[in-house]
Amino acid sequence: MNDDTDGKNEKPRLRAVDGGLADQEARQARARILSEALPYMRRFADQTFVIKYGGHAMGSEELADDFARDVVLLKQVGVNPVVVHGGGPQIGAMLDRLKVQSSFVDGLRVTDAATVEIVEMVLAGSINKQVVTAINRAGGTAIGISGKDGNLIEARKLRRTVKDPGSNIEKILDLGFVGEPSHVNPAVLDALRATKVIPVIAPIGVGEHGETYNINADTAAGAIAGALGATKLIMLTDVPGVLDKSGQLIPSMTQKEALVSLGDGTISGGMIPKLETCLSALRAGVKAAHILDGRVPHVLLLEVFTEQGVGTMIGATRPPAAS
Ligand SMILES: Nc1ncnc2c1ncn2[C@@H]1O[C@H](COP(=O)(O)OP(=O)(O)O)[C@@H](O)[C@H]1O
Ligand SMILES: CC(=O)N[C@@H](CCC(=O)OP(=O)(O)O)C(=O)O
Repeated sequence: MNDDTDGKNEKPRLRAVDGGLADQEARQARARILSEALPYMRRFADQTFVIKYGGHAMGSEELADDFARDVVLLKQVGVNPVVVHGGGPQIGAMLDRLKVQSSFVDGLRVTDAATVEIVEMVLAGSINKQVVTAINRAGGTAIGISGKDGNLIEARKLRRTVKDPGSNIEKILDLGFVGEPSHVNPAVLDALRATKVIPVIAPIGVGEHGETYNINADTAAGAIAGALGATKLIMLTDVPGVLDKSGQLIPSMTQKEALVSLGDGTISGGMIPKLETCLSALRAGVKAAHILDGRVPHVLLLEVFTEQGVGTMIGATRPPAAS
C-alpha cells in the first residue's frame, strides 16, 4: 500500500530540469554509492553488531550526532545494533574536578572504592544518558542500561600478573575494583532485539556480593559480542586503526598477526585491551572485529556499507558484495 497518496510524506524531489553536467555526475555518484551499499544492507539484515563507542571518539556534539544517525540508520535497515560506550577521558575530568588521583596499568584504571563510585556515576549516569539522548534525537528509540541491569554483566575482580624483571618472579597486581566479566546474561538484550529499541550499555559489572566493578569498555563490548553471537564487533576510537611501528595504518590483521603485535611492542596503552578483546571475541565466534577512527564523520557507514571499508579489520577478510 502506498501511504504517500496525499503527497504529504513525499521526499523532496531533485529539480530535473536544471540537469547540468555537475548535477548528472552527482546523481551518478549517488547511484554508485547506493548500488555499493544495498547488497551489504541485505547481507547484514538481522545481524547483531556490537559497537563500542569510546570516550575519545565522543569528541564533539556534531560527531556524536553523526554517530547517533548512523546507529539509527543501521537499525532502520534491519541490523541489530547494540552500543557499549566508554568514557575514560570524561571519568578523568571528573576525578580531576574532585581532586582524586588516578593511574593506569596497561590501559586499565586502578580503581579504589572512592573511584569506583565516581566511575559508575559518570558512566551509568551522565555519559549513558548523553548517548541515549543523541540516538533519540536522531530519530531512534534508545534505552540506557548498565551491566547491573538484568544482571547483564556479572563480574569478578580482574587478576593481572606482571613478571618482576630482576627476579623473573610473577607478582599479582591489585587494580582494586577493576573487574572482568565472569558471565554475560543476554536475556535483556534478546528481549529488545525484535523491538525498535536500541540498547546503550555502560560498562559496569556486578559482583557476586552486589559489589560494583569498573570494566574496561572494550572488554565489556567484547564479552557482550561473544554472548550475543554478534557478526561484528566494531570499536570506535581516536586513531585511524591499529598502527604499525612507523605509524602507518594496518588495514587488516590475522589473529596471529594481532597476537604478535601485542608481544613485540607495536601495541601499547589503551590499544592493548582493545586488541586483546578483538581476539577473545573472535575466539568466541564473532565473525570480524574492526577498530575505526571515531573522529571521521559517518565512519560506521563507511565501514559497514562500502567495499573497501576503513580502519583495521581483524580476523576476517571482507566478503565480496552480494549481487
Ligand atoms: N599500535 C597502535 N596503534 C594505534 N593506537 C595505539 C597503538 N599503540 C598504542 N595506541 C594508543 O591506543 C589509544 C587508543 O586506546 P584508548 O585511549 O583506550 O581509546 P578509547 O578511549 O577510544 O578506548 C590510541 O589513542 C593510541 O594512543
Ligand atoms: C578498568 C578501566 O580502565 N575502565 C575504564 C572504563 C571506561 C572506558 O573504558 O572508557 P574508554 O573506552 O573511553 O577508554 C576507565 O575507568 O576509564
